[in-house]
Amino acid sequence: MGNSSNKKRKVAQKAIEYVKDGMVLGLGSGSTMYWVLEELGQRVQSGLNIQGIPSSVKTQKLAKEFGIPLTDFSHVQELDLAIDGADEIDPEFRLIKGGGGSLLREKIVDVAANKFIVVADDTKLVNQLGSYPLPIEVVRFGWETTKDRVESLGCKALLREENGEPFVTNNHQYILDCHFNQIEKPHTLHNQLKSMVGVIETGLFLDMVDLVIVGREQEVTVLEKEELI
Ligand SMILES: O=C(CO)[C@H](O)[C@H](O)COP(=O)(O)O
Repeated sequence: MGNSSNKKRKVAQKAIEYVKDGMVLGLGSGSTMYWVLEELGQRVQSGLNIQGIPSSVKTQKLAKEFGIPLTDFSHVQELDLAIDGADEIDPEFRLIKGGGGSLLREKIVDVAANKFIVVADDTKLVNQLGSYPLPIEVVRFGWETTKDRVESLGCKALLREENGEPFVTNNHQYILDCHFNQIEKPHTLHNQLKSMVGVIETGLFLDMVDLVIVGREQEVTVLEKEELI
């Protein structure tokens, strides 16, 4: 197993300690979550009674493969715990997410949880958000005009592509990756973007996170907000 996978597996094992019998879980997306799902699947095989709501089609497929029972928002509206990855984490636990293109469903799932734990390796910790291009989900129709509006905020916005074609989200929409380099006021930026016609959701996850579990070379650390500031 590579160094990076080893870190992710250790983070996953730590995160699973917060899962209790009977919980309904929000299941995030990404490569760190792969290990969380694998660990969860093993616990389920050993008798752990949980249900999950997946935040992407990929996570749904993996969860099924690992034998994790699933439910949906027509059956439960409140989740006990959500576990999800991140692309950047700042000292105030503000996140950039959406590297895998699942930001809208992730936000719907993560915000519905009573507790939200982020799982990541130490490369995701930053002093200021923005080096990682901010993904935003936009309506396909007229995305070119939405892009112009978004760029008026001072970024370069690139339509995400996959195999030479526009990347299509699980909600059948597009992603613009917005290169701001530095995001000084995440709340202001989020509100400005959300007020633009054509923008569905931003990858800024603000005021949501309770704990961050970080995989480092030698150890796994659990961060509470005040430890980072
Ligand atoms: O936001 C996400 C997908 O939309 C992921 O959580 C984020 O990209 C982190 O993924 P990884 O664990 O592979 O680094």
